[in-house]
Amino acid sequence: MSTNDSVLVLKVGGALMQCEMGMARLMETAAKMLSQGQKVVLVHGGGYLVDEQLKVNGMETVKLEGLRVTPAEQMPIVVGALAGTSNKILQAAAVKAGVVAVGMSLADGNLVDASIKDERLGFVGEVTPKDGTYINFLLAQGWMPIVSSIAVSSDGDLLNVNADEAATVLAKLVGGKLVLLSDVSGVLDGKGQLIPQLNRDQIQQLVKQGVIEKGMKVKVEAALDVAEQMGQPVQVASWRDAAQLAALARGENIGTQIQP
Ligand SMILES: Nc1ncnc2c1ncn2[C@@H]1O[C@H](COP(=O)(O)OP(=O)(O)O)[C@@H](O)[C@H]1O
Ligand SMILES: CC(=O)N[C@@H](CCC(=O)OP(=O)(O)O)C(=O)O
Repeated sequence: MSTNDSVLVLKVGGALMQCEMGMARLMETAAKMLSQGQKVVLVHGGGYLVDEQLKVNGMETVKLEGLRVTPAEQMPIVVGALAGTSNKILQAAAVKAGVVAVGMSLADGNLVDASIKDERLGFVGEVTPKDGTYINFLLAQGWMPIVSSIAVSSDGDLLNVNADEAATVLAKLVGGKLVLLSDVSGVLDGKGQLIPQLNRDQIQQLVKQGVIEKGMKVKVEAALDVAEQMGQPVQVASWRDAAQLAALARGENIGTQIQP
C-alpha cells in the first residue's frame, strides 16, 4: 500500500478532553500544520468519559484485554459519550483555534465495513477500510475531519470500535502517516523509561513479560498492524508534551517508533 505523506492521521485518547490546555495546544498544532498545507485527520477516543457516564447511569465498566465489553444496554451511553460529547468538545476546541472542522464518525460516508468482533465483547466492532471518497473530499477542501470510533454494521447495528483501531483503518484508507497520541510519552519499559523503537519480536516479548498491557497493548498491536501493512513506522507519543507537539509540527519523529 502506498503512503501519502501529506496526510497525517492523528489519534488522541480520551484523557485529552479533560485537559483544556492540552486541547488548545493540540488544536494550535493542527492549525499550524493545516496552514502549511498538511492534511490532518483527527481520530479520537473518550474511554474516560464513557466510564464516567456508565457510572452515573449505574452501570459497570468491564474490559477484556483493553477492549470494553459493550452490552446492548450500554450502547446509547457509549454512542452519546463518543459520537456526541467527546466529538463536539474537540470540534469546539478546533473552531476556537481557527480550524474548519467536520465532526463525524466511522459510520459516515461509506468509510468502513463494520461487523461484530467477538460475541463475548457484545456490540464491539471490527472495521476494514471501504471508500475514501468522502474523507478525501473533506481533506481536499483543507478541512479537518474529527472522527469518533462509532461504526454501523450492514445490519444497521451501532458498534463501539476501539479508537486506536479506528485510527489504523483511516490511516490505511487515506494512505497517511499515523501518530497515536496518548497521556504517556510513548511505550515505557519496566523502569518507566521511554523506548525509542520497537519491532514485532520486542513487542511480543514485552507483552509476554506484562510490561505492555491493557490499552497500550491494543495500541501497539494496532500500530504494528499498520506499520507492517504500509511499510512505514507508526509513532506512539503524548499530547501532553508541548515539545513533542512542536516536533510533530516540524515533521520530526516523536515518542516510540513502532517499526515494520
Ligand atoms: N508499557 C507501557 N507503556 C506506557 N503505558 C502503558 C504501558 N503498559 C500499559 N500502559 C498503560 O496504557 C495507557 C495508555 O493506553 P490507553 O489508556 O488506552 O490510552 P488512550 O486512551 O490515550 O488511547 C497508559 O496511560 C498506561 O496506563
Ligand atoms: C471497544 C472499545 O474498547 N472502545 C472504546 C472506544 C473509545 C476509546 O478507545 O477511547 P480511548 O482512546 O480514550 O481509550 C471504549 O469504549 O472505551
